[in-house]
Amino acid sequence: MAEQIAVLGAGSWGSTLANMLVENGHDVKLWSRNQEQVDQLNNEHVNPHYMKDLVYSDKLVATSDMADAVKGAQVILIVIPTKGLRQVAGQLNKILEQNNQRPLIVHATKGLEQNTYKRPSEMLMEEINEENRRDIVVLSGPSHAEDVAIKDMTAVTAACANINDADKIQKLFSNNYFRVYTNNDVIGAEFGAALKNIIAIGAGALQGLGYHDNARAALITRGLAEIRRLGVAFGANPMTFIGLSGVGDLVVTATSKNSRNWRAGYQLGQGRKLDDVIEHMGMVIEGVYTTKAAHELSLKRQVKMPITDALYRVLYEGEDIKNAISQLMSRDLTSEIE
Ligand SMILES: NC(=O)C1=CN([C@@H]2O[C@H](COP(=O)(O)OP(=O)(O)OC[C@H]3O[C@@H](n4cnc5c(N)ncnc54)[C@H](O)[C@@H]3O)[C@@H](O)[C@H]2O)C=CC1
Ligand SMILES: O=C(CO)COP(=O)(O)O
Repeated sequence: MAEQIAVLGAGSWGSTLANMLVENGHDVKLWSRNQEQVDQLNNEHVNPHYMKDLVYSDKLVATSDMADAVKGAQVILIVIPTKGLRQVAGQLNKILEQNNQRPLIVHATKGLEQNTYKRPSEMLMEEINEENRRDIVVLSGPSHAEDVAIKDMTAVTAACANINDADKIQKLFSNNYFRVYTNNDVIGAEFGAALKNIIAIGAGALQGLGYHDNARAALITRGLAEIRRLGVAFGANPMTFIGLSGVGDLVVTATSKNSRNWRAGYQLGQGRKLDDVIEHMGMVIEGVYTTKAAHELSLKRQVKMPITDALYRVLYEGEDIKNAISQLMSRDLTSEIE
C-alpha cells in the first residue's frame, strides 16, 4: 500500500532513498534547506553535487519548506549528518506539535554526537517529544548510495525496539534489489554504523601508504573487535556485530572507493592534510568526528580501542601515520579473544 513519506536531507543518501521509495510506489516529499538544489530536483530531476549520474523520478517532489514536506506523512525518514541532526529534529518537533501529527521516525545517520557521545536515536528522542512521534527505527547496513542508485543488490537492517515498526519499515523499503532485514538491537545497529567509519579511514590510509590485503584484513578484523567491545559495554547484543549493520557495513566501507571515509583515509595516507581532505570532499566524512567522540567515550568507559586511539592521534594530535602504525604493531602481544 502506498504511504505518504517525508525524507529530510537531500544529500547522496537521502535523495537516493527518496527516489527508491518513489519507485516502490510511495508518495514522497524530499526536504532540503537549499532552494537551488530543490529547483534542480523538481525541474531537471538531478542532484549533481551529490549524485552526478542519477536521474531522479519525475514523481519525486522536492521542497525547501519542511512543514510542506512533513504534512500528512505517516513515516518520516531523516538522513542528516550527525552534526546537523539535533537542529533538524528540533525544527521537525515544532512542526509535528503544530500539526498534532505522530509519525513513525526512521533515521539513517551514522555517527556519535560530539561531547555528549549520544547515538542518533538518543538525540532524536531528546529533540522530538514523545507525543509527536511513534517509535524510532534505525536503517543501517552496507549501502553506498552510488550502488543503490544503479539498483545493485543491497541488504540492510531496520532496527527498532518495537519489532512491529521494524517490520513496517522492512515492507516499505524492500524491493527486488533492496532487501531489508529486521533486528531489535538499536544500540548495536547504531554503534556498528558509527564506528565502522573510523576503521574505514584507517583502511584507506593503509592503502594510501601502500600496504596490501593482509594489512587490510587485520585492520578490519581487529577493528570489529573494538567496535564490538564498545557496543557491548553500552548494552548492544554481540551478535549484531556479525550482521549487516556490523561486519557488513564495515566491509563495504573499508574496501570501497565509493566510501567517503575510505577516500579520506586514502588521501591522508598519501600525505594530504586533513583540512584539505575535508574541504575537497564536499560531502560529510562522519568518521573524522566519530573518531574523537569514540576515543573520548572509550577512555570514559575504560574500553580498549587501540586503532581508534591511533587514528585519534593522527587526526587530532598531528602524529605521523607511520609512527601510529608502528606503535600499534609493537604493543604487548595478547590473546585474540578478550
Ligand atoms: N552516502 C551514503 O552512501 C550513505 C550515508 N549514510 C549516512 O547518512 C548521513 C547523511 O549522509 P550523506 O547523504 O552521504 O551526506 P551528504 O554530505 O551527501 O549530504 C548531507 C545533506 O544534509 C544536509 N544537511 C547537513 N546539515 C544540515 C542541517 N543542519 N540542516 C539541514 N540540512 C543539513 C546537507 O545540506 C546535505 O544535503 C550520514 O550520517 C552518513 O553516514 C548512510 C548510509 C549510506
Ligand atoms: O555508510 C555508508 C555505506 O554503508 C557510507 O559510507 P561513507 O560515508 O564512508 O561513504
